Amino acid sequence: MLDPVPVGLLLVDAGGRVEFLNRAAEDLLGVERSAVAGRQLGDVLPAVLVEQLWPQDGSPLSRKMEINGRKVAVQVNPLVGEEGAGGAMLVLQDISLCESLREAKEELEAIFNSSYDEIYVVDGEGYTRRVNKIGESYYGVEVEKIIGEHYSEMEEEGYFNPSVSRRVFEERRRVTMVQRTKTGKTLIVTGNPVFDESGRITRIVVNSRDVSELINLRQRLEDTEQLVDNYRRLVMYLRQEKLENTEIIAVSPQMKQVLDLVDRVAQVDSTILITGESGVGKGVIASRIHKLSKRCKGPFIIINCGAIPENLLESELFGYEPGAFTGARREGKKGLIEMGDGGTVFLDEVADLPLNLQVKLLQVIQEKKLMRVGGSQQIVVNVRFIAATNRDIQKMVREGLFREDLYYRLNVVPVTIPPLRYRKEDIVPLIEHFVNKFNLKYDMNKHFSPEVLDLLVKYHWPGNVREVENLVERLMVTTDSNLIETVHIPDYIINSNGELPGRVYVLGICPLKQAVDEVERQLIMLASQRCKTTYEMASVLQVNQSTIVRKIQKYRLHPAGANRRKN
Ligand SMILES: Nc1ncnc2c1ncn2[C@@H]1O[C@H](COP(=O)(O)OP(=O)(O)OP(=O)(O)O)[C@@H](O)[C@H]1O
Repeated sequence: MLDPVPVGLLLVDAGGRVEFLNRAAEDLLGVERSAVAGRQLGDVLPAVLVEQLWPQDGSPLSRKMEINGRKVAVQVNPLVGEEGAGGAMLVLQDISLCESLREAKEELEAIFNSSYDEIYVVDGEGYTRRVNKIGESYYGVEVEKIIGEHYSEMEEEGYFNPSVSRRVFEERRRVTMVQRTKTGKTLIVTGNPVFDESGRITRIVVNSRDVSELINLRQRLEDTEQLVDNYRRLVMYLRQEKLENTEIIAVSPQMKQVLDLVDRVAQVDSTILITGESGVGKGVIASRIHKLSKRCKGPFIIINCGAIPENLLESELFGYEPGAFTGARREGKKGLIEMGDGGTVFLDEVADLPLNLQVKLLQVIQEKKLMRVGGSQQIVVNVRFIAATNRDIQKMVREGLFREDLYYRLNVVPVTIPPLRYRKEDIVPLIEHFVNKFNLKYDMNKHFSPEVLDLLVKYHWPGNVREVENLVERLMVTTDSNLIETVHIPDYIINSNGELPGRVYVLGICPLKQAVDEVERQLIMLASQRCKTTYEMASVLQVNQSTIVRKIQKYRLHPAGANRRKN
């Protein structure tokens, strides 16, 4: 009769012997009725559990315990007859399912409340059913206060505005929008309707993400970009100004040849590629070309292709249209090439241009048009390009690192500036030029001793003219006396033996006789700067003194050192 009862029932007599158990108890305990009838309860249930279970004072008692891997609620009801204690009825209930449901509920609640995004559930009538914890920071009240509130009242009271639920009810589809909350947050909210079988909305699940910080960051990014832009312009302007105001010192025949060439090509619009080591004066030559060109009234834009991070280079060079990419300024931006319209664009360190931008640059040079990033229209630009590099660009072309077609487009007029160590005649004039410049700038009256000049002419100047300029300034500002002497010169210059890997630097093919004459002329000139007499010159060049005198006449030289003094 008790078998159909879905809970386990177990009857124990006053002596603790099992009298009866129903089918559900058999299942739970994993025993058969016939096998346990008359046995002690301790044979059926683990002894330790029996001890825990047995009521001491005769009152009913409940315990949760694990039996055969299942969670079981055991209730012990003592049976008290007329003669006193008469055994007990145990009610056993499998609560494994309830327990796992409870655990799952707790877990889900923890997940719900720890979500960084807000989850807000509205029922089919528009009343708030659930809001997770993050909602408190949006609305400024505990979430419990919102439960049961209608979205329209909350909207009216300014908890949020506008209400996404209203739109979902109206449009019966997923809606995403921007919402402001009572605590001043800006949220991106998405309301998802849940329909029942008859198509009625039963729930709206709203997900919200606080984007206030993102909006602040975006604003700060825009401000920083503006600031960087201003600084970049300032740096460009300062460099322009410096290059424009540089008086170019060119005493050596190589430099004179360079100036002859650039003065001739300045007038035409040909693209020019200036090569030479760092600090040789590529910038000053580019500036001179612009100044002498018919574009001199237009802008002179300097772009250091190696100094702008690769991911920004494209938009810096070509500009962008509004909304071209995340973080782009709303109004779009003119690129540096466009800013050079009507003038000259100097692409310094052009070999650092990534291959994809080399293609774009080639198009601009060929078609005189460009397309901004994210744009769909070609913009006509009237620009003359001068490029410069201190890298072996021909080698880069061979290695596939620089596009051959672009190289030929840029290299219409190649200009090579030799390193200072191969045009030693320029060293003393440059030093004198910088000494004058810094005497004027710092209101000084300093000069270098002939021995120092001698040392500096021998030095190989790996940093070229820039190094001369920096060293002269440093020596002038750090030396107390007005005469800068050998003791003031850094050891690395004194210790450098002035030996060059190759003493003659060939710029291009020319008749051999002309080249030999040129080398002879330069050697005589150099020796005259270092030596006090023609005898000394003869000695260092290992020829007769009469040969020196003849050569000086032949080349119509006015050697500085030798001429000042008597032979
Ligand atoms: N012939 C020159 N006469 C006077 N000053 C010069 C001469 N050549 C270079 N300078 C000076 O030397 C410094 C370096 O020149 P510049 O910036 O033009 O070199 P660069 O070859 O473009 O260097 P980089 O490859 O590092 O950009 C500048 O201060 C410039 O004014």
